[in-house]
Amino acid sequence: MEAVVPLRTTFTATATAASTARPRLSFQPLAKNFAFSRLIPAGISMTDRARSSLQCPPVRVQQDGSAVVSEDTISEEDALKIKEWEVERLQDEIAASQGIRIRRRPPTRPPLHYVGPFEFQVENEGNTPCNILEEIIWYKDKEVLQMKERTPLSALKKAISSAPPTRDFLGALRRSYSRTGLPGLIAEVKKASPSRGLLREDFNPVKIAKAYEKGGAACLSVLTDEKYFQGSFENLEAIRNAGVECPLLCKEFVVDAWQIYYARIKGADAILLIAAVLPDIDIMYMTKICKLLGLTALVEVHDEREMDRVLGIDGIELIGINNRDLGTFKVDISNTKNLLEGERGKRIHEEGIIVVGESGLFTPADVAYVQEAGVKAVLVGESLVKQMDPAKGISELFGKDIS
Ligand SMILES: O=P(O)(O)OC[C@@H](O)[C@@H](O)c1c[nH]c2ccccc12
Repeated sequence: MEAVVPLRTTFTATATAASTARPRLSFQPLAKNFAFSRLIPAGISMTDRARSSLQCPPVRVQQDGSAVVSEDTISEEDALKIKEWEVERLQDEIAASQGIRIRRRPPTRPPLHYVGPFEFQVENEGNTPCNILEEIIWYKDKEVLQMKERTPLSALKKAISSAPPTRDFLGALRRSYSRTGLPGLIAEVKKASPSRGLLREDFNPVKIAKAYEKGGAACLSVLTDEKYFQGSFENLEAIRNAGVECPLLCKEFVVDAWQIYYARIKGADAILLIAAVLPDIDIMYMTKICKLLGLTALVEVHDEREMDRVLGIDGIELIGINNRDLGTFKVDISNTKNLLEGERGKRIHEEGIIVVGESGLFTPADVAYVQEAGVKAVLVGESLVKQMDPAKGISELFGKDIS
């Protein structure tokens, strides 16, 4: 006869650094003949000092001594947790299949009642971000969750219905290019960055924005990330409300469509979407939302694979090539040239996509180099923001007055 046995089992595994032997596992099942193999997949590997515990769910012990989870004892809440966990794993798999190394959040253990196959997760293993970009994304994910709780999407949608219209970001870049014959400038209001530290002590975002506009910038980029770039949405709002007319790019790490709505009510005309972070499906969905809200999406790529992914998505109008690897901080402006060579450049030209050369541009020779490679716009932060007079910095960057 089968019996439903409420079984809560923990197993712990410990291994010391000195020991090369297999970790010692101790099980305390409450039922005899319990087949752990049904719940714990093969190939569990333990690292030194690994220590973990797995809570087993209520199981039905069968006549042959094996056990199956008795599904009807799983609460709706637990079932939902399992589904969420499964969806997250699937998302990770899809992202990885597209070459995305950045995980949206730290890997977690499976929920209590999960009995499907899973890679066993030893506590803290894999819970360290693989690079600075992943660290930022993990933090952003939590931050956005809290922000969403404070201001739900419904409230944002309501505010948007009475917000002033957005400005034409792409149009401003095109006009600037035909007016000056030089790449349209997106000048960045950036106080600090994880790679360069504090760029300017006496940082007055509105003053800098006004100087950029006076100096001939076509558009502005405003960092809104607080923790890593010392930016803020207050800066974006203040610049918008100070009468600056240049269209504004919200420079954020977008992980959730909610942020796009939020940027819209804070005065953005465009928003950054990073292909190293977002799988194709997110880019498709988010660019559609941008269109609905009247925002321009600047889709940022760093390598050939990301460029090819983005070129495979319909309706992309503006692509940024970042010369800085956001994982390692390495800057190389030949990246812009490499990604625009051959078939890729041809396709971009045929489809009328505007390309922005981003990061590491300091001199007229740098600007000429990326223009020669095919960009019609540049995104510049450090070399301008550090100047006493950022307007003069623009003339120096282009080798002439473009105001
Ligand atoms: O300061 P620089 O080297 O001129 O770079 C500006 C801009 O390209 C850079 O800030 C940037 C490009 N993509 C990003 C994504 C997130 C944060 C910042 C960035």
